[in-house]
Amino acid sequence: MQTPVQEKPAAVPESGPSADGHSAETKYDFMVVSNRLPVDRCTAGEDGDDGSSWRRSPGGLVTALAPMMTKTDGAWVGWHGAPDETVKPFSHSGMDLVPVQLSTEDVELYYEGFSNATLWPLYHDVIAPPEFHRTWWDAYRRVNRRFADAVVRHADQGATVWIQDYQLQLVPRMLREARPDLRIGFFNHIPFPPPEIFAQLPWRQAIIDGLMGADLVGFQRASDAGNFMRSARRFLGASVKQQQVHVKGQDGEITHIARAQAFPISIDVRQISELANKPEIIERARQIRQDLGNPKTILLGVDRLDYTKGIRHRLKAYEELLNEGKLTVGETTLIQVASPSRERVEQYRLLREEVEGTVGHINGTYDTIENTAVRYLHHSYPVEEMVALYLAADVMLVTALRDGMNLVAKEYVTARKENDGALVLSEFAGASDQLKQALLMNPHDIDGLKDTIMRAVNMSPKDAARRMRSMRKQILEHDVDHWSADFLQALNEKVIRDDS
Ligand SMILES: O=P(O)(O)OC[C@H]1O[C@H](O[C@H]2O[C@H](CO)[C@@H](O)[C@H](O)[C@H]2O)[C@H](O)[C@@H](O)[C@@H]1O
Ligand SMILES: O=c1ccn([C@@H]2O[C@H](COP(=O)(O)OP(=O)(O)O)[C@@H](O)[C@H]2O)c(=O)[nH]1
Repeated sequence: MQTPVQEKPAAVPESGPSADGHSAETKYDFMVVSNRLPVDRCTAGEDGDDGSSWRRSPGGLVTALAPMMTKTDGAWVGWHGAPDETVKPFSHSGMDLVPVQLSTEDVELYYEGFSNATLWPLYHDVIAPPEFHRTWWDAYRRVNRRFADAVVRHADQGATVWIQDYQLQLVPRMLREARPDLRIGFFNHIPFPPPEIFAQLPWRQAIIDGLMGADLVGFQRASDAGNFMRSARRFLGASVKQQQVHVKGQDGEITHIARAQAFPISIDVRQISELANKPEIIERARQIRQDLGNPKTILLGVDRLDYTKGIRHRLKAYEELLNEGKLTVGETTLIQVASPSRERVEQYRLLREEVEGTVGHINGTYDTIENTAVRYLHHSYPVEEMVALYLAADVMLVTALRDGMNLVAKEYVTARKENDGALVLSEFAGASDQLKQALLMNPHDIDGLKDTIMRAVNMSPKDAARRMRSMRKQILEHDVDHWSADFLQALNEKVIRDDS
């Protein structure tokens, strides 16, 4: 149930059709490229929709990039979420959007296949076994080429192009070959695996070579940048000095230098803070608590329904605490938002079955007529409802087995303007590098997780305030505007240094 955005596609001014049937190309000085555009085409019939409007796309990448893109004159190149449909460039919420078309087959092979059943599990500690298929790889190359072509058509001479995430790792090299005039940045939103795991990928050399087309390759954590540099050395024979990766040609001459560095992503602090202060959202938080019977403690989990998020571990720990009588229904409720994600990928289908079976079992065993153990919501909510949930929750549970960053953790802390509440945070989420005053834990250690949940439930207001104040300070000083400004400044400096 995502909030439909009512705007219709508005074509960018045309001055005559081009060979592919699109409008003549508007040129941009700054372009962001990601698999997804910030909005998705609503499917006809869904939520009573006629199929002609847009809704916000899922996930943290869009949350993070949208604030910057609404403030710049650039364009955002990406897929619009509707297979086989060609959409002309259009504007939405003050952003110029350039749609890239994907066929049903592309979605199956490039997006669900190579991106989400090969790279996603490989880059997330092989929590699920990655699958390697040559047809998926062929589709990945083909679709990456299509994204690169869209940029080539729309990029002005000397433009800055910022490519996002694991779905598009070949685009930097493709662009550099086609358009050496461009300034090319790449940011990986998910972890980069150690070379010992990356080694499994049959196309490892091509992926590193693809990334090395960029001037600057950004990662969430310093350890991800380190893993990338070690792989560049091992699989491409690159030499690495400090954060500079040098690639040599056949004759031993250095042909290109890319810089690899961590730029931890963040959130739009102003937006979350303003919402957290709105009387109607504070009232909504009160109403959420009341609707749940005003329990003493509300625990909250908010995740895409993804096996990397540790939802099963969280439910196991919670069930054991109920079973041992350390937590009781009536006094405690867990709200679990599990927003729909990649539903046609086998591992995600299996996870949904398992999670929903476990929730049914817990509720069947522990619910009373009046109160529930787990309020499970397989929905996607607008940001206003997210902030109301953050205000309603005493304890936020982020138990990811591996996560690039986890913006939910940062949003929760930002919304807690009274400096109360507790954040239980996995050390395997990138956010743990910045939020050191969270209750950090290893989600694989179920006893440790249970102890940490109980520490959070019983935390004194003084301890909670001390931790929250320190975490809030960190996020307030490092919001998403800092993230994009830092990356783009480093990209600028790198290119200027190379040119001089
Ligand atoms: O586009 P989908 O396949 O529906 O998936 C949604 C997004 O999930 C991932 O998000 C990541 O980016 C966040 C912001 O940097 C980060 O906090 C989180 O840890 C990552 O998992 C994915 O990387 C995006 O490409 C997807 O759009
Ligand atoms: O029902 C929902 C669930 C999540 N989110 C947002 O989706 C993003 C999730 O980002 P995160 O980095 O935590 O994880 P990802 O889904 O990108 O892996 C956050 O901004 C959430 O507020 C949302 O708007 N509605």
